[in-house]
Amino acid sequence: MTVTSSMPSAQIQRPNGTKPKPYIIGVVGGTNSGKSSVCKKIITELNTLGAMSVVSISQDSFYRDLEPDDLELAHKSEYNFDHPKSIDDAAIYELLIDLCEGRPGKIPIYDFKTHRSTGEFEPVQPAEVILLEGIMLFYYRKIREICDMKLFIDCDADTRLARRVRRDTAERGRTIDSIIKQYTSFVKPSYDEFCAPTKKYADVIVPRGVENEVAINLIICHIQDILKQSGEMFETQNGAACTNGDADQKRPH
Ligand SMILES: Nc1ncnc2c1ncn2[C@@H]1O[C@H](COP(=O)(O)OP(=O)(O)O)[C@@H](O)[C@H]1O
Ligand SMILES: Nc1ccn([C@@H]2O[C@H](COP(=O)(O)O)[C@@H](O)[C@H]2O)c(=O)n1
Repeated sequence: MTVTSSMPSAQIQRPNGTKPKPYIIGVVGGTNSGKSSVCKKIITELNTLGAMSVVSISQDSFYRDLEPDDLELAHKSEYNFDHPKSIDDAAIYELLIDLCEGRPGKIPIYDFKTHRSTGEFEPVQPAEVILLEGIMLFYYRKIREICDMKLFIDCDADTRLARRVRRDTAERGRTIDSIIKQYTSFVKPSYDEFCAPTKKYADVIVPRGVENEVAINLIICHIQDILKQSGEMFETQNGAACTNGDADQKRPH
């Protein structure tokens, strides 16, 4: 794990001024690096520790709808879904602002088999912690700056491609030929151009993803500590979830 310096994020208060904004954790890494798995693990750990509301949002829900010509290209694996323009970053930012200001939001449901949004939405309620994951989130300045903690999941390209072949054949209706064509034409070059360079914005670089228990425990302790400092209620069920003595001293009695 590499820990780098962090810039303070934008401070947004709810209208009544009493509640601090949710703690937003951005989780970035290449395709199949383990972003979703790390988010699931963080949610499980936070839920185990006590009463804390956590929501998870994926950049994948915000692919833009394509014009017919581009849709045709997508079905031939000739469309670049790994370019920043393919994502509706403004919609992600607006959703974050709504949640920060205490308003519920809705997340579009995307279909990777048809390359289209289904037109359906999943509701999302304001929460104390927001996990936001996706390959290009730190590329977008406003999204990057609203994140309180930025994680980059580091995973070598061979492992990511092997996982992608398995996932996209099993879950996204793709053939091996189409996966390799898309990967070599767009996924890999775009990772090098738009995702890998944003590693420099990360506060924590996590190798081995979800297997990295030390990194995940440190991240959990940090979240716990920050929420206590900001006056949020965080009562652990076991009373000693974080081994950081300083954090224990700050816990309200
Ligand atoms: N550390 C790991 N070891 C083995 N398999 C993993 C590991 N992390 C993730 N996976 C598997 O790889 C696939 C992609 O993981 P996922 O977390 O969905 O990646 P991402 O969200 O970055 O695309 C999933 O099938 C997941 O179970
Ligand atoms: N219609 C689409 C939209 C996106 N992709 C690919 O998804 C990848 C990002 O998702 P991860 O869960 O792997 O981070 C990205 O690399 C796009 O190429 C797609 O194949 N089809």
